[in-house]
Amino acid sequence: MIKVGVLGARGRVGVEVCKAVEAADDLELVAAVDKDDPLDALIGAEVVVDFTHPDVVMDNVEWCVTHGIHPVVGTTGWTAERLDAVRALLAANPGTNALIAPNFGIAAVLMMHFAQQAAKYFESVEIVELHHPNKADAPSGTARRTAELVAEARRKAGIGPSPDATSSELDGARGADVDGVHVHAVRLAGLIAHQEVLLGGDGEILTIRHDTMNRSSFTPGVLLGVRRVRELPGLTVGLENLLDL
Ligand SMILES: NC(=O)C1=CN([C@@H]2O[C@H](COP(=O)(O)OP(=O)(O)OC[C@H]3O[C@@H](n4cnc5c(N)ncnc54)[C@H](OP(=O)(O)O)[C@@H]3O)[C@@H](O)[C@H]2O)C=CC1
Ligand SMILES: O=C(O)C1=N[C@H](C(=O)O)C[C@H](O)C1
Repeated sequence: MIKVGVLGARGRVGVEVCKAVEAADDLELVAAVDKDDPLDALIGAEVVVDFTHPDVVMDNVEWCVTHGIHPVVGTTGWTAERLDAVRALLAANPGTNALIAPNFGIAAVLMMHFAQQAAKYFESVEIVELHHPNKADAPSGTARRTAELVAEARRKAGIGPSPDATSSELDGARGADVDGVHVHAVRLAGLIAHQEVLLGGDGEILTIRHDTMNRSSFTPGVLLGVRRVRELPGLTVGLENLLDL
């Protein structure tokens, strides 16, 4: 049995993670912690799952790692600098690992993977992510990561910037520039989490779309991370590293 704690346990995703851990024969839910609960309640857990808020996730990861607990993190808001800080923390605490994934949905991981594969064949690419209006960060962690993967594939293939003759625009009209890729964020009641990667070439367009229909869809990926994190040395970024893609 792996002893598991959950941070953000009363949140939209945390509730689903608690249910999934409780339903798994090989996992034991030893702590369900939310805002204002003491982190000490997590002592005794081997792995802690974090679905909280971008403003607090760094402190949570630091607390886990310095207590020898492996964090499995779904919370977003990650930058290269923040990831480097986690790497340094893990180097100072050998034997403790961390998994951070912007999206634990298997179909979402495939969407990112297919976009990365397709990127080298198209001169244009833009990303549209669409989420529920209670989301704290924009653009989404998934969109940021997709943009980075697509940008890397374009660089490797020697493709320059997407063509764009815009010379006059309202602020924000062309979205955020993430690694040279335009990312547009929609916030709309009724949505959960969705993304389209639009790839354009000479006379044809490929659209790769992913839709999250409920939040229990994240839990198979989370449980995979919980089961594997102890054997993944240091920091692992992205669930794709645990899949046979
Ligand atoms: N990687 C993935 O697959 C996915 C990632 N996410 C990300 O996960 C995060 C959470 O999303 P979601 O569940 O929708 O958000 P919610 O706001 O529904 O849940 C977050 C929970 O964490 C609580 N919380 C806030 N601060 C702390 C703290 N310091 N310690 C413990 N608990 C705390 C919140 O309490 P309170 O409400 O009182 O502030 C809330 O109950 C977001 O960053 C989101 O983008 C979401 C879906 C999938
Ligand atoms: O806040 C959410 O809801 C989601 N957050 C993650 C992200 O920012 O990419 C994953 C998914 O999009 C749901």
